[in-house]
Amino acid sequence: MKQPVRVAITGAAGQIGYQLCFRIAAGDMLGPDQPVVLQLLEITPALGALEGVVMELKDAAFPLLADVVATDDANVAFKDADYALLVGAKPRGPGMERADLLAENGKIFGPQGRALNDHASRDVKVLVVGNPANTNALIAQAAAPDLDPRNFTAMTRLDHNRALAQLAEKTGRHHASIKKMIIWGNHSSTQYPDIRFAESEGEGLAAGVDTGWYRDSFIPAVQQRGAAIIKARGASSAASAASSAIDHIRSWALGTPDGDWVSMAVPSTGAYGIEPGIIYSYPCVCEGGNYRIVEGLDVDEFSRERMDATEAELREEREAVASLL
Ligand SMILES: NC(=O)C1=CN([C@@H]2O[C@H](COP(=O)(O)OP(=O)(O)OC[C@H]3O[C@@H](n4cnc5c(N)ncnc54)[C@H](O)[C@@H]3O)[C@@H](O)[C@H]2O)C=CC1
Ligand SMILES: O=C([O-])CC(=O)C(=O)O
Repeated sequence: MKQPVRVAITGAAGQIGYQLCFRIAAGDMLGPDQPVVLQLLEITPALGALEGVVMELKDAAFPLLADVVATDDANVAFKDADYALLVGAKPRGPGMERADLLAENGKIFGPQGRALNDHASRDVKVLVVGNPANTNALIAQAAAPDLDPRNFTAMTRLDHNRALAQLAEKTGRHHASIKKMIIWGNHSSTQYPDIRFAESEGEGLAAGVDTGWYRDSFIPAVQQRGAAIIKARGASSAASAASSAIDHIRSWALGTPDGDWVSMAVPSTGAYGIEPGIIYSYPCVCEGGNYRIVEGLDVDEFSRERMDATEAELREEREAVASLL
């Protein structure tokens, strides 16, 4: 049996956290032979609810669950953490954009970045889910100067999975057969879901769908899916968000299949002319616990405009939180 690894989850008693804890303990994230210690962080008033989650985790008797820590102290939650899923933050309600949460949620990520800096494993892999995820990841990264900046990422895998589902429905292919989807940019309504390279069983899919559908239906549907879920459910996506967070870390830790890539919001290297440093979603290939941005893809005029628009929004968000960086 392998040695347990430590997985910190913030907002662990919230909607997404409640899903994550059980699926990670079941082995869905790191595999059926990898024991885990869950290190769960909540705000003090939610410690009672968190205790209930811990009771249920014990009751489920997961073979892979080595231990559970429940705390309201980030220094304890991040101690020696190998993975940190930063979920704890306020969700948006109807009529809001995710960036409207920046003033309130941004304050959470500086102190958590510092606690990661001081206590986590030097190789900790950080995924920010709490919105606005890209800029919150930038805030956490800025507060952790002793950690590799590359290890701070934000989640656009849910958008990637949503795009697979929409394209599968249109083309009659199964979503699992579709490879090389891309989400560029921000986890927001400016994101650019790009199907130009998407293929199923070796066959390109873009040529078979009409440009009007792609531009006027598909792109807005993916960009607005979070809002559509809030309208339908009265609460933001939770099970699909947790599932995609698990996908993000699993790909990063265990690798992407040959001939495919995943979308991850990572610190820009300047690839594709994007401002270095902002946390921008790119197509990424993962191997040996590392990711690399897929370089050299053709950028046409339509894509350039879309990629620049979502970059501009991320620069504006960075400006808005300059005092926290
Ligand atoms: N990146 C993405 O694709 C997605 C991001 N989200 C975002 O994830 C976040 C969480 O969503 P839900 O779980 O639905 O919200 P929720 O309100 O059900 O749970 C959030 C939990 O975080 C806790 N929390 C708040 N501040 C905290 C802090 N400083 N430290 C630790 N815990 C703290 C709260 O007590 C609460 O239990 C929201 O910001 C939401 O917008 C949601 C879906 C997808
Ligand atoms: O839309 C929201 O506010 C929650 C979220 O990030 C998503 O579902 O993509």
